[in-house]
Amino acid sequence: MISFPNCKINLGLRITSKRPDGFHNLQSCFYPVGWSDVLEVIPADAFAFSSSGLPIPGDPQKNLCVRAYRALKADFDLPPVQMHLHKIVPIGAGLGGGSADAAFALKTLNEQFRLGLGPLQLEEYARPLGSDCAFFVQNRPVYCVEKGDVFEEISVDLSGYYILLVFPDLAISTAEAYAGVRPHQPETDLREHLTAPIGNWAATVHNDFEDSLFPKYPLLQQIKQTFYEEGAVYASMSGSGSAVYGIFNAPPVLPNQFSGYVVWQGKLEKQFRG
Ligand SMILES: C[C@](O)(CO)[C@H](O)COP(=O)(O)OP(=O)(O)OC[C@H]1O[C@@H](n2ccc(N)nc2=O)[C@H](O)[C@@H]1O
Ligand SMILES: Nc1ncnc2c1ncn2[C@@H]1O[C@H](COP(=O)(O)OP(=O)(O)OP(=O)(O)O)[C@@H](O)[C@H]1O
Repeated sequence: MISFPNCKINLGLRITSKRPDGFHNLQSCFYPVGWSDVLEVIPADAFAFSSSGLPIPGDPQKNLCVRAYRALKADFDLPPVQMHLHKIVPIGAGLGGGSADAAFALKTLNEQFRLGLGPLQLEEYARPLGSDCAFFVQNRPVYCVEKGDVFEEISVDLSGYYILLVFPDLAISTAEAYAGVRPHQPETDLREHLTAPIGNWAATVHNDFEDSLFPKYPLLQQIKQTFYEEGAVYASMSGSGSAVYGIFNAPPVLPNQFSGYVVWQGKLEKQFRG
């Protein structure tokens, strides 16, 4: 079975406090975006994992797809499979690519071997694999709190807008990004800003990681600035960076400044494969 683990962007991101477990509580809206990896899972005589495309740092046996398989294998009589991941979404980009791979591995195995798990049960398997992972089970716009793995409904629909994503070949590890933030309790409600017209967002919807990462990597701020100069209705860094996105009313022309970077553009949709 083949699936296409897509990525996400964060519409606003507030880091509100450090938790006793060392993680951080946050508030954000996660929104699915069509830039995707490719994951194939087929029955085999023995378990095997391989990958192609972008190189994935670390031991392949600790790949999030393998960890997803093992998590289900611990509770179900899963047959051996061969998994192949073609990696396209940049790593260390704040796009949740690795988390999506894990969530799609869980969903594919559940479907392929008829394990009968519902979305809430799949989210339980996803949470220990990564804070972003549970989001990709249902893969629809949600307001996230706590570690980014507890969801509330929010009515944000960007269908019909165009997105341009730029990854400036700069991998920022999530742990490094969190180590630089100063958590604080916001004075306003992000949900109210997000349900107001998108034209207001530039002044009201902020990613707290930009405060520590833009001074360290000024290029990221320049990219965001370029998006606004090119007519974006809203622009921001996604998650813990380093990808920066712009949202446009019409298909954007790629600015010269972005040649040489990894870019992706497409139309925003509200729902991807759940
Ligand atoms: C920046 C975001 O992408 C926002 O959507 C996520 O918070 C990151 O989620 P993720 O990549 O799935 O992160 P994880 O693999 O769970 O954690 C990596 C590291 O990031 C830090 N971390 C992550 C999530 C969180 N809520 N607080 C944290 O402090 C921890 O140091 C952790 O060891
Ligand atoms: N399928 C996978 N794809 C990407 N990274 C993976 C995968 N499996 C394991 N990893 C490990 O996770 C690390 C990347 O984690 P990190 O959270 O920084 O980036 P990310 O997956 O792009 O997500 P984020 O959007 O949170 O930045 C890699 O260095 C790699 O060692």
